[in-house]
Amino acid sequence: MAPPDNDVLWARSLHCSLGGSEALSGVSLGVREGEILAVTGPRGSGKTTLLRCLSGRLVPQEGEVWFNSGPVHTLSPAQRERLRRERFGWIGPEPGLVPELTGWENTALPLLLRGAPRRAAKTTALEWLDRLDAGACARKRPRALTQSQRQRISIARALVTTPPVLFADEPTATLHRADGAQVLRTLTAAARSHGITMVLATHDAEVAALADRAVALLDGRRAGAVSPATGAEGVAACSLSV
Ligand SMILES: Nc1ncnc2c1ncn2[C@@H]1O[C@H](COP(=O)(O)OP(=O)(O)OP(=O)(O)O)[C@@H](O)[C@H]1O
Repeated sequence: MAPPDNDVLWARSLHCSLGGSEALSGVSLGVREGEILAVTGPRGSGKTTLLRCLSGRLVPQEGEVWFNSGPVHTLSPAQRERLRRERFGWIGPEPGLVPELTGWENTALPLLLRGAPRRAAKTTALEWLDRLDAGACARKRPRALTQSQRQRISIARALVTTPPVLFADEPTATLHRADGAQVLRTLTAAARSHGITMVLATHDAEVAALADRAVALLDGRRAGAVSPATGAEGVAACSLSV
């Protein structure tokens, strides 16, 4: 079955077991180009696993993932790695910075790895750091920064290539509430102004409210699903989601 034309990402009936437990049990959804979609649900409901499947980090045992009308689930590991590097951005709950690099070097890393000239990469990195109110961190190494500053750098790093799709997994979970709210407003504004499609996992209703639309998970299923996922249920879930 081909995905709908207006979905940049589309998943059908994903099943994924991790460590013996069923993390996803037949999840289907579509993500429209340029929309910010929140994936909500309590801890352990499968949000991270869903984002990992959609982004090609993890291949589900069953089901399909399509990006721009091309299958992701059938790609080789090298092809998926390339897709992730060239088309997707990822923000996790922890910054994951390279300790030896300064703030701007960490931010510019995706551009430098693509072969961008150092001067141009630095200029772009500094612009994104300024936008995230982290310009003062440009010359400092991660150990000299606060958790909030480190996370702002990781967000700047994810945005620096303006990827078509950005996956954000609880991106402000480790920040204080006011700080997190401000970072999220900047992140969603940047996504909207650059037409970046964003899939945002969160267990926080206030964070989800910043999205255009939300889908809820519970115990690895779309919350509210009336029957176990089958091909037909997957289609129904997709048409509900578009
Ligand atoms: N690497 C793993 N090994 C074993 N079980 C895992 C692994 N990753 C996730 N799980 C299990 O899969 C289920 C879904 O986890 P997942 O992290 O996707 O949920 P989540 O909604 O993102 O939760 P959280 O908000 O705590 O991150 C949980 O029961 C979890 O314990």
